[in-house]
Amino acid sequence: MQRLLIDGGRRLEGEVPIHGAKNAVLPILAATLLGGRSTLYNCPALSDVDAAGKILAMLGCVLERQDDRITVDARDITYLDLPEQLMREMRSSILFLGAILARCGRACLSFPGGCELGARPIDLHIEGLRRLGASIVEEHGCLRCRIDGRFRGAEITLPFPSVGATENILLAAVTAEGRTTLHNAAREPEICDLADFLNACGGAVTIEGDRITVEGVEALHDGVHRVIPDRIEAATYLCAGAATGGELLLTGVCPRHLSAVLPMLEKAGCRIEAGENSIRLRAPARLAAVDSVKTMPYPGFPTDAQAPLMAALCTARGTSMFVENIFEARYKHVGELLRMGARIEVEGRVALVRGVEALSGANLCCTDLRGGAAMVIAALAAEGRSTLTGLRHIDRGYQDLEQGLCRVGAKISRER
Ligand SMILES: CC(=O)N[C@H]1[C@@H](OP(=O)(O)OP(=O)(O)OC[C@H]2O[C@@H](n3ccc(=O)[nH]c3=O)[C@H](O)[C@@H]2O)O[C@H](CO)[C@@H](O)[C@@H]1O
Ligand SMILES: C=C(OP(=O)(O)O)C(=O)O
Repeated sequence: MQRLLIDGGRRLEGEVPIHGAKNAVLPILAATLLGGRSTLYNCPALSDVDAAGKILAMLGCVLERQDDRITVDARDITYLDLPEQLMREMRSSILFLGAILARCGRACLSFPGGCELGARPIDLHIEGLRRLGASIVEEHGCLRCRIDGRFRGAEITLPFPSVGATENILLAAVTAEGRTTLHNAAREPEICDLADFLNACGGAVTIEGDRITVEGVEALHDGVHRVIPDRIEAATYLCAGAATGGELLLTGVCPRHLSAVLPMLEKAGCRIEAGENSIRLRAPARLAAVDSVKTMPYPGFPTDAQAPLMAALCTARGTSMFVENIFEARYKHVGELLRMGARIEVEGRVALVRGVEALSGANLCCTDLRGGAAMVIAALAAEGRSTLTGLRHIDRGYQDLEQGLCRVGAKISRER
């Protein structure tokens, strides 16, 4: 079993280049099914990206990867059904549904299943695709789906701005007959990136606030696209810098996408300088508590940054309050932080973090992707050594995390 050995108590200082965004590249890889030859730059090397590649290859696409560039040739799709094992390997495999249906007219997928954050239903995806003309039958844990001819544009209002449902609807609508208007759509930067990719391939997608208009086109053509920087990877490094009283310069990042995270770090006492593609953070020796971190759909505070910020605030002066509004089970990291001496009380959606003078190293296990990142941050700030198992979670979403942290002064090694 692989594990990380982390010797805490070292101030982080130096430069961190940020990779491309996991949550942008995954829907874009699904979108490549709709086109001919797609060339994507700034693709992170992550196990989730490998899983998406496996799905594309299984469907008959030809993929090539060189450094951060992935090319996908989707001209000859041969296979339409995704085996359960691949659906379970990566929850975002559900994003392939809209694209496979649009391209092939039928699809059979197993349910992606629940995960570490709670049930994560897909009712909004299914309802949206039905509104566009799909017939979807749910039986024996599978979705049997078909459309007659092309999807047909429709007016759809989402009851909640689900990121994945917005993406699936977009993927179905881009080659539909006629216009689709999606109201109360998710506004995350990754949605804009997907729209930019689709438009680069001949799509006609317009985003105005929470309304997305798609003029359906017959087919997409070859396209070239550069994936946006990963705002959650950036937030994670900023929290690591903040937790260790450090000074970090993040490069290749988009500060605009962190407009809810940077003010929180400032409230905690950090000095932030945002350039066009860079962020410099200077942290005080001890952070101040932040009274209210409420996760919300973008442009609100991202749920994916909740656990990393909580880890940083465990040793802040005073009591911080978190309210998790997006997922019902996103405090699983708390139990592990308690093992390190943190004082955190959870009641429903609310977590109160009473800052302690110091955390102490412990044996820890990643509970989920961002929970795992939170444990790394807490371990970097703690006195003594921590060991961390369950690394498959971290490898889903962070490219070369240990190397990135070691370059700025952390002492971490992976035991294989
Ligand atoms: C690969 C990817 O991009 N993952 C991100 C995406 O996940 P994902 O796309 O799964 O997140 P959603 O925005 O869809 O989910 C938000 C909430 O809506 C609920 N819901 C969603 C769909 C549905 O059909 N029915 C329903 O009830 C979910 O259970 C959850 O409580 O957005 C989340 C919220 O920003 C992020 O934490 C994830 O990192
Ligand atoms: C929850 C996340 O991802 P996923 O939707 O892939 O589980 C995340 O990136 O924090």
